[in-house]
Amino acid sequence: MKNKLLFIYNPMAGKSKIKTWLSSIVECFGRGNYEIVIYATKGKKDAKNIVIDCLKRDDYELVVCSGGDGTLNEVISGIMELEKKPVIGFLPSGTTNDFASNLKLPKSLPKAAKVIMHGEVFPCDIGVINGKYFTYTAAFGLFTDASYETPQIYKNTLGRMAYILEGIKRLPNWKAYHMEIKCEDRVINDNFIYGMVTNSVSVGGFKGIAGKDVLLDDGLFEGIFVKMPQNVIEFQAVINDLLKGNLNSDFIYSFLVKEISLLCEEMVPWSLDGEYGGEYNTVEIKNLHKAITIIRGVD
Ligand SMILES: Nc1ncnc2c1ncn2[C@@H]1O[C@H](COP(=O)(O)OP(=O)(O)OP(=O)(O)O)[C@@H](O)[C@H]1O
Repeated sequence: MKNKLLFIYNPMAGKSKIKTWLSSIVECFGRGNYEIVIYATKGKKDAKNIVIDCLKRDDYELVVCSGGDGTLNEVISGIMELEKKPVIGFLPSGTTNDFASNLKLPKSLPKAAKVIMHGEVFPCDIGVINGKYFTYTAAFGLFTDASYETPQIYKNTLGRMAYILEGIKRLPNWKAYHMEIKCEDRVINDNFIYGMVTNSVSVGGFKGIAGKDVLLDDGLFEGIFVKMPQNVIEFQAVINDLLKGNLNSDFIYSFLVKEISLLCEEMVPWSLDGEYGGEYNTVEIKNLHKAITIIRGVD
């Protein structure tokens, strides 16, 4: 009997390049001797609902999703609600594809499909923030709303430049949040313009932002919190440090976290894997060690 593969793709992700390669990808999965069930998503939460519906009805060994980090987040959120968790394959066809850089996947979709058929299955950490899952990043502050407020039509036409332009619009309005951060026995009180808890070598399309040694299965996230700079020169220095992955800066707190809580006097909007993740004044984040299994390329 053939093993079952559920293939979910977002036809609108990135520049819709999945449409060009659909037939080659399905042929590749067929050669892997799978019986394939295919769904195209129609909008928000669709990928999550498809995963839950299909996997409650039938046994699937492999769930492959194609889209951006938002689609992957929805698929993982669905799988986390199920007792029996299938292996996940990711075909990155989104705009920035941050998480894909951790999986050593080729840029070409048919080649990435081959990796899914022959790659290495490994257990990967994910995060949970106030009951919502994230694959590689939970963030607040400067630029983070650009990740979910950039209109899809601009992403389809301009690609990653759409995010950069949307981010530039926000430069004149930096807002600081006064927060108390608790992590193990450490308590920090300060004004922050940006913060993220991440498990990725690339965030917002910028590589090295969380340092050079990011491990996906060590039970730890990198926590990075940027203090409010006092003037434009300091601000520019902080941005340069972040882009170069130089976390040894007077304005940046950076440390490894398994669990962390943040308390703010006001509601703070969060972005989870580049999508809107809700507003909170109290946040609890935990690393769920090796909670999913996903396929990655081998060197
Ligand atoms: N058919 C569809 N039309 C419009 N939006 C969709 C459709 N299917 C899914 N979506 C929504 O599109 C959003 C973004 O998708 P996704 O992350 O896959 O692509 P992207 O935003 O282009 O890529 P990236 O996250 O890398 O920037 C998700 O919130 C998803 O729910």
